Amino acid sequence: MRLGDLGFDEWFEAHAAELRLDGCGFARISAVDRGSYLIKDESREVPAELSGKLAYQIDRPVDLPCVGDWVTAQYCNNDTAAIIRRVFPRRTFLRRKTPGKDIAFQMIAANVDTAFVVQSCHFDFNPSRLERYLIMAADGQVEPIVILTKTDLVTQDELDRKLALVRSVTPARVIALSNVTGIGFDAFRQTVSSGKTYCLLGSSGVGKTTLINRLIGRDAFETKAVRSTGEGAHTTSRRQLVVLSQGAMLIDTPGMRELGIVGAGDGVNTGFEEFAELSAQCRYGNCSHEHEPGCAVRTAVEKGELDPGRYANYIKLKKESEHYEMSYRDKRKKDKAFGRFIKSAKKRMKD
Ligand SMILES: Nc1nc2c(ncn2[C@@H]2O[C@H](COP(=O)(O)OP(=O)(O)OP(=O)(O)O)[C@@H](O)[C@H]2O)c(=O)[nH]1
Ligand SMILES: [Zn+2]
Repeated sequence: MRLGDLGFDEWFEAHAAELRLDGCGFARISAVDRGSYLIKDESREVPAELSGKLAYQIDRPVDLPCVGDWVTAQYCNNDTAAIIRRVFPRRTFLRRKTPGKDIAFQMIAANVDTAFVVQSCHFDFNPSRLERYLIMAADGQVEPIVILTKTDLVTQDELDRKLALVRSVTPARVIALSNVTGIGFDAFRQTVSSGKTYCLLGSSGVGKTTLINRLIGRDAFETKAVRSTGEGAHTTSRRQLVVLSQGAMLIDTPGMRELGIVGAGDGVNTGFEEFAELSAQCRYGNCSHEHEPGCAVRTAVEKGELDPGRYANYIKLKKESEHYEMSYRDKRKKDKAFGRFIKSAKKRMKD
């Protein structure tokens, strides 16, 4: 293997001179776990840490190395460990707003060539969420390709209608496929080439892991059994870069469902229209549809008029959406408070 096989191309070569250090080599971050790193080069993959100087120089979390970054590393302990001394600029990146109090950006992956934005054409289908993933890709200069999975669960008419909806939000390439029948899979396989880095974005249970396993022809990644609704349960938990046997690289990310719903009140109701209608009939205006008496949504589920899996999905998305909107509002409030603080400080300086 050469560094080029890991994606070190002319673009990074062009930066090599300024980042080179005596006694060091170049490597790519393959995993990150709370301040500890795994780095990979042409001959090894070893644990690594930031040098004290680099840690001191980095003052924003987004500048910390993330999966996919190229770094200058010094190997130690007979090449069984390394110290990261420098970080290359990023050609592309995927980032999201951090949940929680201080809203900044959180890096998800660097130097990704193509992001597969995966949605199921079954329950998960949601054009506005799709759009938000596309915006995220565009933000970091990553080329998006939309994958619509589970075509086996819908009729051709339904699929055509959904494809038209996708095309109405993006000019990006769209591939519809089924992991069950295999239809459409070759089109997906043909987009994957060696030396390039890919990432799959999409809600939990849409079939990302199944796609990868099918691509590499074995079960390297664990999937959870499908629920009766046709949607799966969350399983992916660690962010990592793996080199597939075909030579392509894949950054496998956790669910990232929250990405799509940040700060968008319509995020849940789009695609769940019948819930909005039923909610109007609940006894309480602010019904959470979980334990309140007189809840029309739960009654519909109990009567078998609403799919229980779809109900569970709705509740889950609603909670996430509320959580992220909350942190958004907190942040806005803080911004305003901070703005006032700066203003009054300036005024005091003048006085
Ligand atoms: N009917 C049908 N089921 C599928 C298809 N693709 C995946 N599934 C099933 O959907 C469930 C979830 O698939 P996963 O591949 O684990 O989903 P995921 O997107 O990786 O989910 P996370 O790991 O939680 O992000 C599994 O039970 C799969 O067998 C498909 O094309 N058709
Ligand atoms: Zn209710």
